[in-house]
Amino acid sequence: MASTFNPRSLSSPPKPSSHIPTLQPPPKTITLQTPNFTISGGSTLSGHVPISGSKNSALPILAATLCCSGTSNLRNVPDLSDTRTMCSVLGSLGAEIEDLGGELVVNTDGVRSVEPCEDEIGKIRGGFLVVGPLMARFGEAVVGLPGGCDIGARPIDLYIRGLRALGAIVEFRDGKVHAHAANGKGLMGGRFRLNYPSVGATETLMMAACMADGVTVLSNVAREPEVTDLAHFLIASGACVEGAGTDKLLIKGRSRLHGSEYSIIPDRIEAGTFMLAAAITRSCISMSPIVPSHLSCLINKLVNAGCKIAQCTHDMLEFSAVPAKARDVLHGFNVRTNPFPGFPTDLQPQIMTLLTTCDGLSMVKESVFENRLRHVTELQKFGPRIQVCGSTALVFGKDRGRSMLRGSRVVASDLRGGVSLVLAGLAAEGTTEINGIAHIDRGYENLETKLQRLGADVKRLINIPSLL
Ligand SMILES: CC(=O)N[C@H]1[C@@H](OP(=O)(O)OP(=O)(O)OC[C@H]2O[C@@H](n3ccc(=O)[nH]c3=O)[C@H](O)[C@@H]2O)O[C@H](CO)[C@@H](O)[C@@H]1O
Ligand SMILES: C=C(OP(=O)(O)O)C(=O)O
Repeated sequence: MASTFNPRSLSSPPKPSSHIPTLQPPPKTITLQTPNFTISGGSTLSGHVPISGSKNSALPILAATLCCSGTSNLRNVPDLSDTRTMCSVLGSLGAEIEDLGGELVVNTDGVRSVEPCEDEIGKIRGGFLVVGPLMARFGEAVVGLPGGCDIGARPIDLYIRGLRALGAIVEFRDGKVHAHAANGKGLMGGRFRLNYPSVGATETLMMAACMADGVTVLSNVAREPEVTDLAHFLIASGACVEGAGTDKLLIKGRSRLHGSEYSIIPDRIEAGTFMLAAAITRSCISMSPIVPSHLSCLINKLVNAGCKIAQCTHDMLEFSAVPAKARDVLHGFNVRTNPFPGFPTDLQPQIMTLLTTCDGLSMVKESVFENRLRHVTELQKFGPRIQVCGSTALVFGKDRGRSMLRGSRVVASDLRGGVSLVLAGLAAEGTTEINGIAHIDRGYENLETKLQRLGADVKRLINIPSLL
């Protein structure tokens, strides 16, 4: 985000002119610019990679600024298409956002609308989170259905049942969720047990409860570091939230929160992706800032497979997959995704790519989302044998040697599935072309630049199809 922008302008595209132009013959060609990544595989990586702020923290924290009067200064906000879209969502409500380069100054004092731009909400999953703070502040919200990665049905039943438990009447009309406080004033504290620790539902209800009248107890909540980060932001803004990081939250409502200065946590999924990039290229890289405990599950798997943590401090990690002897291999292993502190579903496609280069048979079970193995079809184009049965994939690794992947032309169909193809391209022999990289831009800041600085041969190219 290089320059100052007013997200209001992003949310209000210029209206088409009413002037009727003189009829012209239709243009013969329409050019579409579709960027792709072109990767020459086989480079070993080395050096240091800076880790950006967490997308999945930044989105709810941006939403939470709707509860705060005055300005919220947010540092370490990653410059991603998802965070820009979220700014646009807030802008469509009347928020003012200034970009100081890595720091966003958000002021929501001028917000009067309770109905964010539907198109923007539909682009990302995190947009729907505004239903919580809007209900908290205005006792009313009209919000379109969320978008995000196409990895399952992704219902919002827990958000709605939770809001009802806090005294909201919620209906679905005209493709939107219409919610208002039943007492005509505001939400009331209440008790709600989630039947699954949904990250988004926990965040939404935590924000809603922060300004409800009385005490709220939410149980079986998500314990992801991003949920804890949101709680810490809310507390810094004057909220009373107890139990962050456990499966039970106790929230005492306040009449209004205030502005604060806050720094978003490092993106554990980006850090994990770079660790896997080093593993698949059998390289050694360091990264910071990171919170090693956020990545324990991945680190344990990789160390058991034969990788090493060369150095680790509270916010830096040096990771090595360089074989000590030429015949050293990484051993295959099984992975089952689970809510935190389990193995993160957002690293499942990437670790599957690594497993195609490990020794022996591995099993990957996706248990968080019901349709998160769509990347397998594209991954298979690199040559490995992967067998899918329901939500489980059997990955037949190789016997010995470095890589059996061959460069390919593939299409990303979601964010992490897309980046898993980048990892395959890094390890593959020959050239790989990855289309659909807008999905990857949703969640990785300057991915190709970071990889280039580590020594990878990755280019972002703009294709211009000539005729349509
Ligand atoms: C913007 C953001 O932070 N996205 C993350 C968030 O997504 P998101 O918040 O959408 O993920 P959830 O934790 O809500 O979803 C987990 C599971 O719960 C189910 N569910 C969820 C809500 C609901 O009302 N009913 C219901 O059944 C979902 O269908 C899914 O099977 O957490 C996911 C799980 O760690 C991550 O993969 C996403 O990267
Ligand atoms: C699934 C993801 O994102 P979202 O929930 O925004 O679709 C992700 O970050 O991997």
